[in-house]
Amino acid sequence: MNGESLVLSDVTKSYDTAGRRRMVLHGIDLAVRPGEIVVLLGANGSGKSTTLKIASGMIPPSSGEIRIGDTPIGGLKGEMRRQSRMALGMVFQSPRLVGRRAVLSNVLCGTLGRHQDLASMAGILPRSERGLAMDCLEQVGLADLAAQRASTLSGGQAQRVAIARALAQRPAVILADEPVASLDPDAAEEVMVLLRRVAREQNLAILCVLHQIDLARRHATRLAGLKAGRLAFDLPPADVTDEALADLYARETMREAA
Ligand SMILES: Nc1ncnc2c1ncn2[C@@H]1O[C@H](COP(=O)(O)OP(=O)(O)OP(=O)(O)O)[C@@H](O)[C@H]1O
Repeated sequence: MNGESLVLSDVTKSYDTAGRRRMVLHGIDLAVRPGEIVVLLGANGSGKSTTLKIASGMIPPSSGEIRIGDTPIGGLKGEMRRQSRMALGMVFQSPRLVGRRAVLSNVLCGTLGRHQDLASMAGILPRSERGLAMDCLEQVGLADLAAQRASTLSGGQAQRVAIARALAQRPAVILADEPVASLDPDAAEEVMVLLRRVAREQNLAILCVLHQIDLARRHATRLAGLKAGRLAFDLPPADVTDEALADLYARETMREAA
């Protein structure tokens, strides 16, 4: 299903807390096209995670629409819902691998959504899926560790396996929530290079939350800056000025958001 864009149109979100309604996203319009990696930047509380959760279908928007290609992902049921879930691969801050299982079987977990029969639930997957999982491990440069227990991997290797697991879904879109937050600088660089490469080579749309501005500037196709729930800019890194970035993280922003 690759070759599809992720599109958020006029997305708003408000939360009711202690009897008070608070708007945390105000009319977000954002499109991530195939081959692109768009990095969401913004101060704590600016709405990055909420945007990602809405894009993933984990929580509904208060208004607006999310589409993958021409398909709106809200309110889907049955087979359409299953397909839209498979079209979205997730990469989290923590790789969330099953430590006692082999690297390859962790990657195979990414294919499970395609198989609901009893044999698959018992872990017997078609040979073609093992081949696909090995291909995905090759893409992240870890095919030689296929039989190794996941618990023995370094943080950077584990995150690359998590990316291979997401690729095994054969998604159109990957949503990455602070994928390098717990990695050292070299491992973080490797993971960002990998994400940029898979976006380009597999024609995937990647939306990624980062706190590291330098990594974002080096690896993003576009930077999308969120300020108190509003999109402050959506530009190629070369067009984002130091002033615009400073403004994004300025303290006044936090007071407006509160
Ligand atoms: N379930 C919730 N109920 C009420 N308010 C929430 C909920 N989730 C998030 N918020 C509020 O929405 C706003 C945006 O939060 P969000 O987690 O999206 O920000 P963020 O940019 O991801 O922050 P951080 O960088 O700290 O992860 C914050 O003010 C937060 O307190």
